[in-house]
Amino acid sequence: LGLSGSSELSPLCSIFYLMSVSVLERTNILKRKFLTLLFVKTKWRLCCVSVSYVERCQQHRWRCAAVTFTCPDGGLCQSWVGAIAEQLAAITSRPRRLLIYINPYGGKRQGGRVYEQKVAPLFAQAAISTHVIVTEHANHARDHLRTDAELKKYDGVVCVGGDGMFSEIVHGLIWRTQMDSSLDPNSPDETLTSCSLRIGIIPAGSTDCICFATVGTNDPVTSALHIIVGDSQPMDVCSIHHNNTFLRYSVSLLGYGFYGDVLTDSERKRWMGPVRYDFSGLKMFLTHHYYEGTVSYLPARGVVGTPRDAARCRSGCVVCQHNGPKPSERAEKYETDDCGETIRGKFLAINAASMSCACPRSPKGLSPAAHLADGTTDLILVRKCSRFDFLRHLLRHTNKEDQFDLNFVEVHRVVRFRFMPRHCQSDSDLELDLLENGKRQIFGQICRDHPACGCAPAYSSWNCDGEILTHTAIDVRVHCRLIKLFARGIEESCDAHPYRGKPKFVF
Ligand SMILES: CCCCCCCCCCCCC/C=C/[C@@H](O)[C@H](CO)NC(=O)CCCCCCCCCCCCCCC
Ligand SMILES: Nc1ncnc2c1ncn2[C@@H]1O[C@H](COP(=O)(O)OP(=O)(O)OP(=O)(O)O)[C@@H](O)[C@H]1O
Ligand SMILES: [Ca+2]
Repeated sequence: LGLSGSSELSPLCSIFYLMSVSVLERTNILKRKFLTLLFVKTKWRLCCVSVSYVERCQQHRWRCAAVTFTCPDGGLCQSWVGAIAEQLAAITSRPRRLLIYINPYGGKRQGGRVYEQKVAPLFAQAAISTHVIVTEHANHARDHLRTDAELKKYDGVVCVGGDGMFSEIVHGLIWRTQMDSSLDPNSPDETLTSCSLRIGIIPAGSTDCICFATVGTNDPVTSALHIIVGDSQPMDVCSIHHNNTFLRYSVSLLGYGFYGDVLTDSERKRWMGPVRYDFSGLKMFLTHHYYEGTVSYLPARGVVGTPRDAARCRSGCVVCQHNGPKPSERAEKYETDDCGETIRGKFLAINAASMSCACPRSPKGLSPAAHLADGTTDLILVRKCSRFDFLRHLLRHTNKEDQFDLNFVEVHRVVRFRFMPRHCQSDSDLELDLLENGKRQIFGQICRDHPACGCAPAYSSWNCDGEILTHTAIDVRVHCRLIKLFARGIEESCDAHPYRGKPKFVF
C-alpha cells in the first residue's frame, strides 16, 4: 500500500471520495465472520484498515462501499490511519455539524424511518455530529431557523422531506440572513445577501423536484453521500412581492392556471399521498380552465443560453459560470414602459421555472434547458388552446419532443416579471381594452368569464414550489445564487463514467 505521504494518498481520495477510515483490531476481526478465516491463518497480530468510499452506480445513484486493507505491523497500520485521517480533516468543505429537520408527514410519511435507517448510520460513520428536530407542525422548521436556531454551531442544514419542506428551510435561512445584514425583504429592489450555510435534501416528499434536478435521482443514500463529501451547488431564488410586500421565495416552479389549480385541488386530497397530483392533474386537465391577464417581463440580457437550447445544465455548468452575478450587479429597475415586454392574453398556464423542474413524473422537466444558477427564470406561457393540443403539450414533458415547439406556447428567459389578472387591471387598462376590441365584444367577454355568472372562475392561484399563494397579482425577481445546496448538479451520463462500477485500484 505504502500510503506514507500525502502525494500518494490524493489520487485515492479523488477517485473514490474517501468518506471515513477506521482501524479494526483483532477482537473486532473475530466478531466479523467474513474475516475469521484470515485471522485463523495468520499467526501474528493482525491489523486491518477499513476505508469507506463512494462508488457511482447507475442512474446517478451513489453507494457507500468499503475496502479493507490488512497489515501485520500495527504501527504501520496506525500511521496509515493517521495519514488518511489527517487528509480527511484537511478537507474544509466537508460538514462536521449538521442541523437536521425531519418532516414526518411529507410524501408517504416515511421521513423518520428513511433518516434513521439509511442516513443516520452514514453520518455517524463519517463522524458528522447532528442535531435532529422532528417537526411538529407546518412552518416549525422555518420559524426555528428564523429566530431560535444557533446557526453558528452548524456547517449546514438538512431537510428530510419534499419540496415544501425544502421551501421552509429556504425561507427560514434567507430571512435570517437578510435580518443579520439589516436588509428589508419587503423591498423588491433590495440586493439580497447570499446564505452562507449549505442546505442538504434527503428526499422524502411527493415530487422532490429540487433534489431530482440537482442530483439526478431521488435517493436518500445518494443525497447523504453528497452531503458527506461536502458538495456545493449554488441556486437562484425568485422573490415574490405584491404591492411592495414580500410574499414568498420560489426555487423551482411558480405556476398560475393549470399547476395552481392542480395544487389547490390536490391539497384537499393529501391523504392520498403522492398520487393526489395525478388525480388532480387529470381533473384539472378535463376542467380546462383558462385565465386572462397581463404578463410583463424583463428579458435576460447579456447572458448565454436560451430556453430552447439542446444543452442541459450539468455539473460544472459553463453557462451558470458565465452568467453568474457580476461584482457590480444591482437590481435592474423595472420600468416596463422603456425596457420590458408586455403580453396580454388568455392562458391555460403561466409557469416560471427557475431550474429545469425535472422530477420522476417528467425526467426532463418543465423547462429542460433552464439553469440552476444563471440568474434567470424561464417564463412559459401556454395560451388558451384545445384540450387535445394541451394534452400534446403535457405529453411532451414525458418524451423527447420539444414542449415549446407548439404555436400556443412561448417561452422567454427573464430576470423579472409581473402578472396582473384581468379583473385586477386598472380602469385605464380596461378602457384600452374597450378601444382595442370594441364595446360589445369586451362586455360579452366579461360576462362570460365573470364568476357571478357561475361559469369559469376569473382567477387561479399561484403554485409556488408546491405552496398556494394568496395573491394573484405578483412581482417576481430572480436573485442569482442566493442559496447553496449540498449537491453538484447532475453529472454527465454516469453510465459512461470511467469510475462507475467496481473500483479499479491504482497503486
Ligand atoms: C399524459 C401525461 C402527462 C404528464 C405531464 C406531466 C407533467 C409533469 C410536470 C411536473 C412538473 C413538476 C414541477 C414541480 C413542482 C414542485 O415545485 C411542486 C412541489 O413539489 N410540485 C407540484 O406542484 C406537483 C405538480 C404535479 C403536476 C402533475 C400534473 C399531472 C398532469 C396529468 C395530466 C393527465 C392528463 C391525462 C389525459 C388523458
Ligand atoms: N410536522 C408537520 N405536520 C404537518 N405538516 C408539516 C409538518 N412539518 C412540515 N409540514 C408541512 O408539510 C408540507 C408538505 O411537506 P413536504 O414538502 O415535505 O411533502 P410533500 O408535499 O408530500 O412533497 P413535495 O413538496 O415534494 O410534493 C410542507 O408544506 C410543510 O410545511
Ligand atoms: Ca435559473
